[in-house]
Amino acid sequence: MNERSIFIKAMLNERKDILLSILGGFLAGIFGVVLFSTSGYLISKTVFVPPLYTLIILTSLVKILGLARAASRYGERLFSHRATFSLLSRLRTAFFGKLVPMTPRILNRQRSGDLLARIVGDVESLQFYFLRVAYPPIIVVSVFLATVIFASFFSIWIALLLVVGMVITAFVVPAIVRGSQRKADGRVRKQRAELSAETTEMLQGFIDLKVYGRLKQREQKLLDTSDALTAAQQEDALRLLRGQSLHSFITFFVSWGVLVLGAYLIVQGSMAGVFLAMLIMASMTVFDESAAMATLPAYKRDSEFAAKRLAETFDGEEQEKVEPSGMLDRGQAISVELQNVTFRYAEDWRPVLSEVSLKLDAGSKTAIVGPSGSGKTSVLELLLKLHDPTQGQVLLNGMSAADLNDEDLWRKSNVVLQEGHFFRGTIRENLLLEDESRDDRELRAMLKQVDLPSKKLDDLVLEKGENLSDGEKQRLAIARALLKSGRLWLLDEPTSSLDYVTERRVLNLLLERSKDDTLVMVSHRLAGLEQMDQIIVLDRGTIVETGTYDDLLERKGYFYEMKQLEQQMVGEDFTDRERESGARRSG
Ligand SMILES: Nc1ncnc2c1ncn2[C@@H]1O[C@H](COP(=O)(O)OP(=O)(O)OP(=O)(O)O)[C@@H](O)[C@H]1O
Repeated sequence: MNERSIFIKAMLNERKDILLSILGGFLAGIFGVVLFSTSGYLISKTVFVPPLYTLIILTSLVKILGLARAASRYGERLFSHRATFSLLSRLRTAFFGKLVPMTPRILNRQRSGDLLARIVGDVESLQFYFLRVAYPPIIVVSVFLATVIFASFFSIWIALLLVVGMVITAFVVPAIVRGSQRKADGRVRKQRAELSAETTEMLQGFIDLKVYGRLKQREQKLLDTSDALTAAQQEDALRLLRGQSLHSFITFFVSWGVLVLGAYLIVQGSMAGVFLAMLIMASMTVFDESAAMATLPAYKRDSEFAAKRLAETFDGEEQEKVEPSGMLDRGQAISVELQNVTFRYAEDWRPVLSEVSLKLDAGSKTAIVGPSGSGKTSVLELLLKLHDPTQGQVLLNGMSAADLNDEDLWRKSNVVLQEGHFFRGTIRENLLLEDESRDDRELRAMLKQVDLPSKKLDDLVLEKGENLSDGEKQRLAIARALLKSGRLWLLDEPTSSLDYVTERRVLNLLLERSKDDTLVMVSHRLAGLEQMDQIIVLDRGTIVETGTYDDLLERKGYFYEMKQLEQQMVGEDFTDRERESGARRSG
């Protein structure tokens, strides 16, 4: 469903308020025209010294019309704004509803600042579609027609002149504005998105930019982007102003026309002089109503452009994805299988994983190792359904992952990502992302278990965990996973920032807690992997070795070499360990 159909659907849902606002706008317009016409008639009539009761009736009418106009205008504003805000909230909800399941894929493609501009600015722009695009023509045409009919009772020529004025102000002026606007289509919107993206990147990379001495250049780029936005905004404002000036010029021109034509008709004797002021006032008031038509093209193009950009956000994505309903059984550990899986990022020609097949029994413990960039994280991301395989399929408990409900899968998995996100708040809030019902005693015990006894639950966590060390962040992320009750553990280098002693302790804790569950752990370090049932060695997207720790050492292949290198680096005597391991095997 595209943005416009979402919009029309939302408008239909608000039809009551929309109809009431149209009625209010129409009445306010009509009352305005009648009010000023009556004032004009009253002024002319007093010249002829009419009976007192005529003046009393006319002045009372003017007062009543003034009140009625104010009340209708109030009703119009109330209902139109209520409809607009409800529309906005419906649009936001619909947009987020579509965005959430696609977020991992969309974030790969778009700069986060640009996405932010779309979420906030573009959705907001659509609100003007009703208020400034769909609504004004209805009011302008209906009020104009009523005024033209009214004027035709006094002079058909003046009525015709008003029709000409209406055609020019309601159609010709907007067409001229639209023509001049075409050249700058969506420039403000594009520049604003660019500025938002630049600012976000600069804030996120501030420290690196400073350290590498690139802050000045980046600041200059930001200022240039900001200047370009200001220039585009100024141009837009000028264009709007030109449209409004043209509208005012036509309005006064037509009112002068009414005056001249009226004077001529009076001289001719085909119209009574007492009606001239009334018709001039009617003409001036009715053109006030059509002022919104001059700005309509600008708002129309803007909201159309916003709708287009929002549609582009989901470009290439399934527009109305039916959420699969397959559920994993909570009571049983989860088996995992990859059947000939090839995976390539959309914008990449090179596959990250090539024909990978593996089988992990329910309750088994598996480590995936391999050089950086070999595709280890990608395997975990496929298991989490953050991406879909390009070829082959992923099976969980024998069910194709494509048929599994995403949220159910995420709820039943205990995940530690390489870079877990931390929100501004307290330690407690960051621990309780899933289950709000855990009590403080339990949380404190958990902090102790992951070797964070010095942290208090009320300690402040800054945005992205800025005030935590990498090791503390990892332990907090592990605590968060340990508080979940999933049966599938997906851990991406969960202990890479910990010292060896803490790493060993935390690893044992994880293995102890997951003893009946399936665990897949991506690891750079090879220490501690003796406890795994299976080790899978990946290199450049293919499995090069599979086996237990001892098997792989015995095979003296890729894993053996990796282990040797690691031992050299940590300065341990590998051969002793190997001998030990050999003794264990033979024993
Ligand atoms: N969002 C992405 N878009 C395009 N390519 C990506 C993306 N994320 C990762 N890649 C590429 O996919 C390949 C595999 O990455 P992956 O993160 O799975 O490797 P890894 O083995 O986990 O690496 P590391 O040990 O360094 O974390 C890399 O070559 C990487 O450049």
